Amino acid sequence: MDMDQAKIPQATAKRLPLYYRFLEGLQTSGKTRVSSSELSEAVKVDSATIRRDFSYFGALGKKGYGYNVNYLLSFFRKTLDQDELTKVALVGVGNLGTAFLKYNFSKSNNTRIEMAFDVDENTVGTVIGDVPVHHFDDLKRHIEGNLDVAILTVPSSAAQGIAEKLVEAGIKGILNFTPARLSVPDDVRVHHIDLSVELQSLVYFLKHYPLSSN
Ligand SMILES: NC(=O)c1ccc[n+]([C@@H]2O[C@H](COP(=O)([O-])OP(=O)(O)OC[C@H]3O[C@@H](n4cnc5c(N)ncnc54)[C@H](O)[C@@H]3O)[C@@H](O)[C@H]2O)c1
Repeated sequence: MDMDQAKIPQATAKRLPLYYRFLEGLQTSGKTRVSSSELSEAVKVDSATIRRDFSYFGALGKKGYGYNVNYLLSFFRKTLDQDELTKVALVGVGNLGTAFLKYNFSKSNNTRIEMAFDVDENTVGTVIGDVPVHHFDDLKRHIEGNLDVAILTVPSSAAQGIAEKLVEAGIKGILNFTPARLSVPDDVRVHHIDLSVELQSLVYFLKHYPLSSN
């Protein structure tokens, strides 16, 4: 299918990973089709929005049939670049960073932490979960022109300074696990992951949108 991805609205693009995860679960359990109301129930997006989102990728649900799960998944894989290996750098090999290095992302999708950076002499020069840890001073040399996504797991006090160095080295996307709000140029995207916000959201959904067991 020929699809101009630039035409997908940002709000739609943001929901793709949500759809993707749910559909993958359906595929694993052997389901071949899904209705927009079923999807709506599962991902908490109203079905009109889902139908509009899906129309952007040429997936038109048929009345009484719904959507073809395999078709949607293959489209999402392409759009989310799951078919292509994305190399990622990690900065800050402490508690959280070490856990990420030991967790092999590439088993479940095509994102791989290729290298890590720290300033601690005990960590620099080691290899954790097959990932080499370099000194942060050598950042530019290792990543420039090589990769453009970084995971940030440093103390929040160091986060802004490190983000600036990452941007200088050509990083275009930062997955920020620190509580610090980063200020970066307009062409750099930061996604902030805050465990307490995620938990609050879960508790909210449990309270207001209880799931039924059937
Ligand atoms: N988002 C979440 O859900 C969540 C959960 C736990 C922790 N955190 C946050 O993640 C961050 C890391 O937590 P942690 O427990 O792993 O901390 P940690 O202290 O164990 O690890 C931080 C690492 O960063 C390194 N570091 C410090 N300055 C650096 C620099 N200039 N360049 C490169 N590396 C540098 C340190 O040497 C250390 O190895 C913290 O900001 C914490 O608040 C987030």
